[in-house]
Amino acid sequence: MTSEERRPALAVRGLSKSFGGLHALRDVSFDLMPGQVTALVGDNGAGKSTLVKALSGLQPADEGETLIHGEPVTLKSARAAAAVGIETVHQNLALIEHSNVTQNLFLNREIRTRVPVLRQLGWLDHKKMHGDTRDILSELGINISSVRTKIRDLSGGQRQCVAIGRAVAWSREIVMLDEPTAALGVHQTGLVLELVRRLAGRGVAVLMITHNMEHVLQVCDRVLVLRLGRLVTDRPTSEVDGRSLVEYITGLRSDGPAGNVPLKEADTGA
Ligand SMILES: Nc1ncnc2c1ncn2[C@@H]1O[C@H](COP(=O)(O)OP(=O)(O)OP(=O)(O)O)[C@@H](O)[C@H]1O
Repeated sequence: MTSEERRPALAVRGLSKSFGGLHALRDVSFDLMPGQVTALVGDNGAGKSTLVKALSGLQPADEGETLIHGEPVTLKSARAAAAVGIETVHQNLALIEHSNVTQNLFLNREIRTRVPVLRQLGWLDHKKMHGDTRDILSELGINISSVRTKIRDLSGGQRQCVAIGRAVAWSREIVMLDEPTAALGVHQTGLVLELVRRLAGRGVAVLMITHNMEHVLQVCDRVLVLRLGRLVTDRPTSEVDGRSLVEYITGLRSDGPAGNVPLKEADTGA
């Protein structure tokens, strides 16, 4: 593994966020490594969404620093986050029901035709966009019969896969998933979790919010537990089990006031 691959895709240092007197995030620090799926877990109100909103630029943190491949970045808007390679799949998916898969993948990022006169008139290069969409779906192993299928005709799992595919289309670096299997049945959940692993296989650093401890242990390489806005553990999943995770979540266990365990050499493949 090269030193570039061992460097965190994203590093968070001392992130804090308050709403009035409520400390939703307190001095949170962690790394996301390329090619790893990191679970973000915690009880209701622990600060998971606040953290994801801060990193996706929707609700900037009050304090702290975020570094992408070692460079400090400012995340003051969703556009700023996208510009540095952070894509987020929110629970509502933000897909347009009456538009097709390609239109959703290229939403607000449409490719104009290269024919000069038509380009000036705003004509789009549908052939290229359909082709690129097919390539992405096929690369990620997402099974949808036609890129012209409208979102309203897809299953819940397929919709989630399209939303994830859109994130990957625009960032091969860092993808955050907010409870990607929350509304899905067993089979569809399996498809989405397989896709999450494939993202990591392609070198993406994935952060996944989940309430499902089995999914953490099955799919994730590392787990971050937030409790009352503090990070109470940051460990490889090989070092935890369902019981210890519940203990961290409920406050029976903590790795210290700051809650941070340094990333181990072995865990990064060094
Ligand atoms: N815009 C806001 N204004 C005031 N308080 C907020 C706001 N957003 C979040 N909070 C509070 O911050 C704390 C953390 O909330 P957050 O939504 O991040 O938790 P969570 O871990 O995502 O919970 P859940 O699993 O229920 O979604 C909670 O106490 C919540 O009430």
